[in-house]
Amino acid sequence: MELSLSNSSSLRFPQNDFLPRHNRSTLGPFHTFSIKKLASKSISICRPLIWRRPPLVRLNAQTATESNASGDKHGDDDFIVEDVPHLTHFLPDLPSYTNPLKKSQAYAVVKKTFVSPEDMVAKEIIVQKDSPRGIHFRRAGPREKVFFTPEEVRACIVTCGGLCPGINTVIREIVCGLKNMYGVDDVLGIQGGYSGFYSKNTLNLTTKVVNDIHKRGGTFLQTSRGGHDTKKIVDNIQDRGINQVYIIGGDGTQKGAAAIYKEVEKRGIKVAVAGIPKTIDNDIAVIDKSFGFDTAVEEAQRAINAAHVEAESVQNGVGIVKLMGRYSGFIAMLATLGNRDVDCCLIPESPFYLEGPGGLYEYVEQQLKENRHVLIVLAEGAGQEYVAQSMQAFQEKDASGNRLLLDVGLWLTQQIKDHFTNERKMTINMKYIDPTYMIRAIPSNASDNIYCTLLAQSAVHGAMAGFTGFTVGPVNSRHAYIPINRVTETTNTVNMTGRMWARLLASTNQPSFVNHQTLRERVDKNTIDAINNMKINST
Ligand SMILES: Nc1ncnc2c1ncn2[C@@H]1O[C@H](COP(=O)(O)OP(=O)(O)O)[C@@H](O)[C@H]1O
Ligand SMILES: O=P(O)(O)OC[C@H]1O[C@](O)(COP(=O)(O)O)[C@@H](O)[C@@H]1O
Ligand SMILES: [Mg+2]
Repeated sequence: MELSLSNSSSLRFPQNDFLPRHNRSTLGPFHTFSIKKLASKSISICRPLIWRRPPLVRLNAQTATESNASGDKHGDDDFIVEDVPHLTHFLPDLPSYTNPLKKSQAYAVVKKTFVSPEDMVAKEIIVQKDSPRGIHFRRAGPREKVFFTPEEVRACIVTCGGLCPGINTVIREIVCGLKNMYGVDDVLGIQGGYSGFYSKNTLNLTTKVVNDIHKRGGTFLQTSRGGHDTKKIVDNIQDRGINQVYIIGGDGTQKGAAAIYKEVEKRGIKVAVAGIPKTIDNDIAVIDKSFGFDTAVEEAQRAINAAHVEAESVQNGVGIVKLMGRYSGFIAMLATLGNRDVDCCLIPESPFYLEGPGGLYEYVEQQLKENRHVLIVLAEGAGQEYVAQSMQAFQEKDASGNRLLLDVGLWLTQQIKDHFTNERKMTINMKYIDPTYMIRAIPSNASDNIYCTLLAQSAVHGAMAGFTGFTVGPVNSRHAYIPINRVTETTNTVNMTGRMWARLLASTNQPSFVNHQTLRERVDKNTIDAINNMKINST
């Protein structure tokens, strides 16, 4: 297949919205291409795909000519697309069909029913006049051509890992999206996570069966950790004649989905693999936010408010609330920022200390003196090293290999009690609330429901259009198809040198627990990491 530039120098993507197998890189994890190498003539591309475009000349708004009197050019910049695989990469002769949405009464009102093959979503939304165009992902949404007829589709849905508000909404909207937009009737529910693939039982998911599941928390299909066996799963997919696999889960699940996609490609079978990112911790890279997160932050307010009422209603009240967040403190940070009564927020990314000047004890005492109460919000992954030291515990793991956390909430309450009773000879009133599972075992709120619907529909559009090995999610508010590896290679954590954490520090007035030198080193390290990442991305 050839890609060509028209006379006007605009990039022409292949009309069928994908690149064939021989054009994909076997080296890199993604199909990355930028536009510069397409400079003057049609070229066949070979992996890794680095397309560059000629120096971009911005059109002058008044004259609409290619040259710009002020010499205002972008220069030698790249427009990089990290593309997702397509079934035709390994099945080049697959027939395509007109998308039935064209005839849909509901979508007939849409001015532009189908997403253009040229539509891309920019990874970086903040740019400077002369900065490179940077990385882009393919925009999610319905395509003009689909690669499945409704009758041939046999889809399945599986949910893995921990719970999160909204999983049932995603399940519901995949089933309803397949039926109502594409006329697909055959959808199987795999029960109990990846290991459910080895079981004989599946559920037939009809729009009637899933009609009101979004009103319930948890997952209608049940979930599990561990037990992923790629070959056995793909054997089962083949045996059951499944050709679309929708996998809802977090970072571990998405790694499993990538392995399934690779095995499917190796076997050369027509199976589209779509990942829908799920995690209450909001630790999935690239996407703006994971579904259910807002619902969980909202629910956390009830625990924080209760702890506040308890603490301020007594002398020397100390309220402590422990929230989820294994490696990422987003729930604790946002719940604190949204509340305004919290005096101190402790998260895994920000090491803290108890004793001495600038330590937690000093700050708690100061708050007790000034306000007669203090309110602390704690992410479960914070201070794990202290707890491990004091309990001399050894590391245990769950079935998926995730480190099992020690209870930092109980540990901290005990430490504070001991310190004030024994060292400071003060009577304090400790009120500890641990709502851990309560904030995730609830149905999603209205705005998360809408978000879940968009995710599910984007996944359905992508699979029907023949894309595979992708995760769907919003990037700068626009839904995109992201190569699965892209979301599993790093974890999203709170940026300690970013403005949001500074906002939190400004709102609580808590100590930052870092001296200037440490902070400087962290900033330097972040800069070095960023440079190294750029090097990796550009090789
Ligand atoms: N590296 C991996 N390769 C394949 N499967 C994995 C991998 N990591 C985790 N999994 C599987 O993904 C599922 C969910 O993983 P887990 O870490 O428990 O939750 P989450 O996906 O929410 O992070 C489990 O069944 C686990 O076996
Ligand atoms: O359900 P479990 O196994 O007790 O897991 C609890 C953990 O799950 C989490 O909710 C994250 O789960 P995921 O990795 O499945 O997204 C953490 O916040 C928490 O530490
Ligand atoms: Mg996880």
